[in-house]
Amino acid sequence: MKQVHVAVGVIFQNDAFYLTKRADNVHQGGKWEFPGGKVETGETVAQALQRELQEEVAIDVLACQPLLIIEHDYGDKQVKLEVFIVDQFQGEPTAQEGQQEQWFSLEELSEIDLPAANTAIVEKLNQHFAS
Ligand SMILES: Nc1nc2c([nH]c(=O)n2[C@H]2C[C@H](O)[C@@H](COP(=O)(O)OP(=O)(O)OP(=O)(O)O)O2)c(=O)[nH]1
Ligand SMILES: [Mg+2]
Repeated sequence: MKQVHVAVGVIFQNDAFYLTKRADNVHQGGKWEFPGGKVETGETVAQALQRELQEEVAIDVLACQPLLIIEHDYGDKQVKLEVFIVDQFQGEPTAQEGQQEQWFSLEELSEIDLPAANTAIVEKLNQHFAS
């Protein structure tokens, strides 16, 4: 099965993380996600991140730091998530596609329904932001 390459942005501001809810009718529907999407042909992952965050939540990424790369097999789909922390951006993230949106604390990220691949992201964030 072909692997889908995805750019994912962990939007972080004032000790909180901005997530949107995936529509019910799509892959991993109804779960909270970090905004992002597929890297298109001819695009770098950084360009994909910039484009997807503009399309989905209308922010301009000013800087991003790589956090981790996750390869996960959902059975019906194989994904490679390249995850970046986005803590410098212009604009206020706002869901552009009618998605539910919410800012969560680090503690809350462990309690909400996320795609299985995201367990590794939350673990890494716990290490990264441990105080
Ligand atoms: N954006 C995002 N995708 C995730 C996360 N965790 C996770 O397993 N995924 C998976 C779900 C999807 O199979 C894939 C993302 O692809 P997508 O369907 O949202 O791609 P896209 O935004 O380009 O959407 P589209 O053009 O197909 O409508 O990655 C996450 O935290 N954020
Ligand atoms: Mg998407």
